[in-house]
Amino acid sequence: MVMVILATLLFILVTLIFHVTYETISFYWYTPRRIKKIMEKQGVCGPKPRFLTGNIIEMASLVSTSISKDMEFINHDIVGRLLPHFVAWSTQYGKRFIYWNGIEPRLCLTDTDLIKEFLAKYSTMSGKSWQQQQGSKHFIGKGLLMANGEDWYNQRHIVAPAFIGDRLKGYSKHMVECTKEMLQSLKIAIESGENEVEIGEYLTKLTADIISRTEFGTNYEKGKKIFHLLTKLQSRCAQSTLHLCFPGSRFFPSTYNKEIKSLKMEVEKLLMEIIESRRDCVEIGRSNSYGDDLLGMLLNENKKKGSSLNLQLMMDECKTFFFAGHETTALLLTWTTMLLANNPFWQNKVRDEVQEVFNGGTPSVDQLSKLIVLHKVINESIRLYPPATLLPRMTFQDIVLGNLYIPKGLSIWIPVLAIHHSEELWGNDANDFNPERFTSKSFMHGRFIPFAYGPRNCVGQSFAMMEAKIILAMLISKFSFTISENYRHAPVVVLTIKPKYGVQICMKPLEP
Ligand code: HEM
Repeated sequence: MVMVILATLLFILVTLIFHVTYETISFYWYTPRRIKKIMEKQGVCGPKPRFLTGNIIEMASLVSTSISKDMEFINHDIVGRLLPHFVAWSTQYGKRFIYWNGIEPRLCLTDTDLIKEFLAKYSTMSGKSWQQQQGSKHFIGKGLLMANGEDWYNQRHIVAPAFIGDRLKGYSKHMVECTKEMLQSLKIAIESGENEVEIGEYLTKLTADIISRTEFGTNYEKGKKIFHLLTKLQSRCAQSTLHLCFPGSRFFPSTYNKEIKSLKMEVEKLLMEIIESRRDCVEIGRSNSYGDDLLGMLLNENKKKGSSLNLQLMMDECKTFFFAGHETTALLLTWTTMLLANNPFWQNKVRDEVQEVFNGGTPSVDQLSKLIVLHKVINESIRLYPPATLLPRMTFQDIVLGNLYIPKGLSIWIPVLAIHHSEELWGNDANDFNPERFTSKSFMHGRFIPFAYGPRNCVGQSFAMMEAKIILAMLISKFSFTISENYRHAPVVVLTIKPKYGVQICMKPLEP
């Protein structure tokens, strides 16, 4: 009898080991190689990958050399600096090539027609890869940005109404209020003798304040604390790419893993406190609604019978909105301010327009659409400096794009920055700051994709544009500004495109 039990246990153990070994080999070796062969047969090649690390080390070394020096003067020809591997490989292997992020093969796609078709048609058959999800698991979890398939579809339908119509307009009061506070602290800094300010710091704090108030309403002070911890967590998680190359590394009790887990627990504890206090207020009758902020909307959804939005998902969505909506907008504002500080002609043109539309008053949402010049300037700024430089999508089914057969499991990487700077698509002045190019509305989709495209585009796009217009209109009507001689033009990519040393500008208050 004992022998039979032992033999059965042994059999189960051997089967399990066999299964895990097979899955590991298939995941790390067989599937990527099979994909590589299929693509090579179609003439799509690329640099030779190394075992486990793929082309990561080569990419890191090319980037570290190209960004080791600042740019000599302010110019926007930045693709060679920020994506030197893209320039090298597209020159050698052509417009479509495959490179390897660790064990993940990635097809770099620049044909705008194929990009448009892919983003419009395959939003549920493609999504975020295992590697991306693991990299941000502790940070934004399964929130909208990292969800896939049906889960993504359901979550998108829950969240999207919060970013349109009257709800969207309702957030403008937070934007105006927070901007007034920022302008006041800028005024104080200048009056106390600061000749120049690093405007990026002010704008990052401002967009964090705005998203805290939009998400958490009156609980926004606690929200700010959560987001401070989340920023720390984000920078730790950003170092995960190399960690993930090694099988099972995420299970090691390393200092890195321990620190991430403890930060995550701290963030979620604070989030739970806010959620529970909102629920208590409704239960004991102190309040008759969960609130009209983003959290209130999620709590209402969670209360519905059969809702798929559980507590963990609510917390993940809160973290996702902050991550996706705060730094991106801060960077858009920072780069636009740098461009305007360096281009007095456009700065004056925007100021004249703002004066004409608002006549010295506070911006009102209904009149924002009249800011045509400002809209063109913002578009040109996110064309030259798109906060999201790459769009990643993993295919979950075999698909056909144009004449290209894409096997399941291949990641598609759209180099937004390179497309936005392509002379073939934008003409010889592609690297110049020329907002006038947006006068014509005929810029085809596929070549201007700062917010992605199709059903899985940025859900907060209108929020971001409204926020950017309000802040820039208020800033430009109170101050004139020039670029400081201390500004060093050195864009770098750390998930998003950032000015390495910030943007120093000299500001002068305008007469009331
Ligand atoms: C200038 C500002 C912004 C830029 C350039 C931007 C850009 C993008 C891009 C390129 C994507 C697609 C990412 C991908 O699929 O890999 C995206 C998705 C997303 N963005 Fe934004 N974004 C901005 C502001 C915002 C704001 C203000 C919010 C929310 C308050 C937001 C929330 C989201 C969310 C939740 C997604 C995921 C959508 C989905 O997968 O269905 N974004 N954004």
